[in-house]
Formats: sequence, structure tokens, C-alpha cells
Amino acid sequence: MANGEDAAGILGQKKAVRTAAAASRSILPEELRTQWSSQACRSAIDWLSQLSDTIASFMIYVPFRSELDTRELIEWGWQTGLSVIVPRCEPSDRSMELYLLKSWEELAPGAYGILEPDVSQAERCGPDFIPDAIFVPGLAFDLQGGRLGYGGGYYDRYREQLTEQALRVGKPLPPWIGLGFESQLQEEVPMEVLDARIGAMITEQGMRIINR
Ligand SMILES: Nc1nc2c(c(=O)[nH]1)N(C=O)[C@@H](CNc1ccc(C(=O)N[C@@H](CCC(=O)O)C(=O)O)cc1)CN2
Ligand SMILES: Nc1ncnc2c1ncn2[C@@H]1O[C@H](COP(=O)(O)OP(=O)(O)OP(=O)(O)O)[C@@H](O)[C@H]1O
Repeated sequence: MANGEDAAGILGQKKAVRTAAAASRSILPEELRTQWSSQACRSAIDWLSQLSDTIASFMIYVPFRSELDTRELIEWGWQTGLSVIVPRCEPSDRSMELYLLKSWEELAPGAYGILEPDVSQAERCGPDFIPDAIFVPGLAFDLQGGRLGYGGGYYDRYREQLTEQALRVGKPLPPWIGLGFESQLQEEVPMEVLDARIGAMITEQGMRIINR
């Protein structure tokens, strides 16, 4: 934390950045969002294709509001035979459960109105399952690995769970990749010590590895 800033100061900053970032993303013209989403998805596809020997599954969000649209990437995953893993929110303890998604029909509106795996249709992943790559949504990102979400702490908690799982089964943590528009990048996003940092960022301009 910077000089003289307390935790409440950071929370206030996060709230302000969240509100501004949500507003500026929502006014991006739809044609541009569609075009940029496709370019970003193709960067993700190129990267996954290069790693096809080591990556058999990836975790991805289903877009809501004006988020970067991931549907092209999800459909490519199905066509290519990769396991497409989608989280479902559990608001009672703000955890996420993972499901293997095989078609759009397996989705239904969940908490917050986000399309999520329908528990009666999609197959839930086992307790030891770790996706080979994880694409993370956000409202704002920076190139030091900073990321700001909607404030539920869902991805931070999931990353903590993943760290325990990885230790338990003796596997490395999978790549944690931010997915968003170039205009969502900021000089520096307010971060707390426990916030999970991204290791790479994909936008319509391509993929950047974060060196820290
Ligand atoms: N597509 C997608 N799925 C995702 C996320 C995401 O960012 N994108 N999440 C990423 O973590 C989690 C959902 N997190 C969310 C947390 C809060 C709100 C929400 O509507 N918040 C209210 C404010 C509520 C309050 O302040 O009490 C709002 O923004 O109006 C939405 C999603 C898991 N799934
Ligand atoms: N690993 C964790 N365990 C428990 N609580 C956590 C953890 N990480 C964050 N939190 C709490 O969750 C709340 C929201 O965290 P934060 O502002 O980092 O959310 P966010 O990253 O914007 O949201 P999301 O991950 O849902 O997109 C905060 O009150 C924070 O203290």
C-alpha cells in the first residue's frame, strides 16, 4: 500500500475505478466490440494452438453486459476437442464451481443474470480438476498484472483454492490470462496484497506476457 493509504482508501479507489471503467466500456460501439472481441479470440486461439501438446482444457467466462465476447473462442474449443470449462457463482460463500460445457443449451441465467452452466445439465468437474489455462474477465487491467473485477472477489477466492489444489496434486498453477479490450488497460489499477495478478493479457491487439 502506498504512503498513508489504508485499506478503506484502496476500497474507495477500487469503487471509483470500477464505476468509471464499467461506464466507459458500456459506451463502446457494439460493432467495435464485436470486431475487437473476434480479434482477441483469434489471439487466444493462436496461443492455444501453439500449445496444443500441453493444453487439453481451458476455463472461460460467458460474456455479460459489454464484456469482451468469448463465444468464438468457446466454439473453437468445442470444434477442436478441447474441454471448455465454465464457472458457476455460488453467492452464499462467493465461491465458483467448475463445469464442463458442451453446448450453449447447457447454460441458464444464474446469479447476477450471467449465463452459467445449468447444474441439471452440465457435468461438474471433480475436486482435483485444474484447467490447463484460465481466461479471466475484468473491468480494468494494467500491464503489471493488476486486474479489477465486479468486486465479488470470486476470481481471487478461486485462485486461492487453485493454489491449494495445485500444491495437493503437485501440479504448477496454470496460466492466468486477462481478456479485455485495449481501452480497459490503465496505467495502474488499485490492488490489494491478496489480489491475484494476471500473468498475461490478451486484447484486440494481441497477447502480452506480464514480466514482473
Ligand atoms: N462473465 C463473467 N462472469 C463472471 C464474472 C465476470 O466478471 N464476468 N465474475 C467475476 O468475478 C463473477 C461474477 N461476479 C459479479 C459480481 C457482482 C456483480 C454485480 O452485478 N454487482 C453489482 C453491484 C453489487 C453491489 O455492489 O453490491 C453491480 O455491478 O451492479 C456481477 C458479477 C463470476 N462470473
Ligand atoms: N482470497 C480471498 N479470500 C477471501 N476474501 C477475499 C479474497 N480475495 C478477495 N476477497 C474479498 O472479496 C472482496 C472483493 O474483492 P476484490 O475487490 O478484489 O474483487 P474483484 O477482483 O474486483 O472481484 P471478482 O474477482 O469477483 O471479479 C473484498 O472484500 C476482498 O477482501
